[in-house]
Amino acid sequence: MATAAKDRLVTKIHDKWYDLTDFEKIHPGGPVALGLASGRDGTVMFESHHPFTHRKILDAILQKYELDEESSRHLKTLEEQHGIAEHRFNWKSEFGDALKFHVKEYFEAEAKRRNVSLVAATKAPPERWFEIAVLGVIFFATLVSFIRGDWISLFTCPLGVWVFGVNTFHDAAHFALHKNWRVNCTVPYLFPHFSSPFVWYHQHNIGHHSYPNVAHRDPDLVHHYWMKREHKSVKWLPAHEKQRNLSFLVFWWTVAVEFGLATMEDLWMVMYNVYNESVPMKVISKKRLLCHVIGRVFTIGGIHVWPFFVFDTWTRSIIFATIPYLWFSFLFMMNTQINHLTPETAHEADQDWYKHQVITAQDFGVASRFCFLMSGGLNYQVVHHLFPTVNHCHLVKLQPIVARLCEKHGVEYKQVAGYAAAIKAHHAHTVNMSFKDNEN
Ligand code: HEM
Repeated sequence: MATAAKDRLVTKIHDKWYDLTDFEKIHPGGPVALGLASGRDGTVMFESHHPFTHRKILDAILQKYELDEESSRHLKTLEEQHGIAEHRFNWKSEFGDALKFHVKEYFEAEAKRRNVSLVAATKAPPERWFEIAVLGVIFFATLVSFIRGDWISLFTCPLGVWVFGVNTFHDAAHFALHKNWRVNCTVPYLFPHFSSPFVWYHQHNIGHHSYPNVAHRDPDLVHHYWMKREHKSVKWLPAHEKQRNLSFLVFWWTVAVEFGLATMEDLWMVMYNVYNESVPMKVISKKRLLCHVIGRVFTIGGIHVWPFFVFDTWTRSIIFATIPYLWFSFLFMMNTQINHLTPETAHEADQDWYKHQVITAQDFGVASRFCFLMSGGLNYQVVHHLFPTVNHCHLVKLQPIVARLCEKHGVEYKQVAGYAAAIKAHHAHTVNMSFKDNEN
């Protein structure tokens, strides 16, 4: 089995191999984004990250870096090397073309109005940066109160961390915060308690966003599957019966980030070079691995250790060392699990990538400013999945365009009223998955 030389950036796009090592330095989206495709089948990442770029420009660049038959014949993708099932989408899509045309039209008008480039128009405008600054001030106010040891801050500080973080980390990690890739790639490192950015790119961008709800490709379907079952492709176990209780869901949401994403999933990924058996990782250098481990130990250790150096009593130290991250985890899960794991969306599938993105997602509270702010725009999940590099502040305007095109092309667009309805739907899905007969 042949692999490309470690220092080469090769990727397979629409069944052809490309050596993009020289393009890495000049890729307008930056080396980090391009590197996400390194060694793997980069088709979905490539297609989903340039929705508004002229096809002829992309094709001309690709042609320049294409590997000939002789050099690529023996190459295997990371997915093939890890025995991960191939999943192909159809990219010739009338629906997809209509979406891209009309959304691009919207941004062309925006670019003209603001006198900026098309790409800049899709990122955060000045008024959005002002909102982010306000959220930052609120967050720092709660942080001061937290370090002082005010009891109320056990509730307010994690809330501040969540709202400030989701309004920045999430967009930045999708390269959607700023037109300059350096800004997008730096901001996620300011919020390492969400997740290590390195792990997040694998779990979220490469895995979940490319293949939402696709068995063996979406890592979100198999988080600790021996305890909780999210998809009918996961073998049923008697242990899954307990997930019928609402209290189990509350428990799950409370511990998921602490014991999953931020620690165990992270550790397993760097140990086995694959995230959740679904997203292969390109082997990194020992130095890079060491930096990653030090970063994680510092972040997770720091969160739990500092109160013991600050407070006089053990009780207060223990409470401040444990409760905030559990509450943060609850907020994280409450906003991220309700958008795809519902009876209506969890088992849908379509060959057309654009249709697949719509039918596997659910919006909630699209008329609610509260839902929008609290979820950092995750309540506009459908549009976000179609256009991940667009800053979420634009999704409010894009939603009616997308909804209209869905209706025109006969694609079912799902939305519910608000948090309560979305949580109820997620719980119904969780209960469904606790029964053995829902197995395929
Ligand atoms: C497969 C992994 C890739 C990812 C994740 C990626 C990501 C990105 C991102 C985030 C941008 C900035 C534009 C925006 O934010 O809307 C960008 C721009 C760009 N990328 Fe890529 N890219 C990838 C591969 C490639 C490849 C293989 C090519 C060569 C054909 C390419 C050509 C371009 C061009 C020409 C732009 C400028 C777009 C414009 O100004 O309209 N990218 N890319």
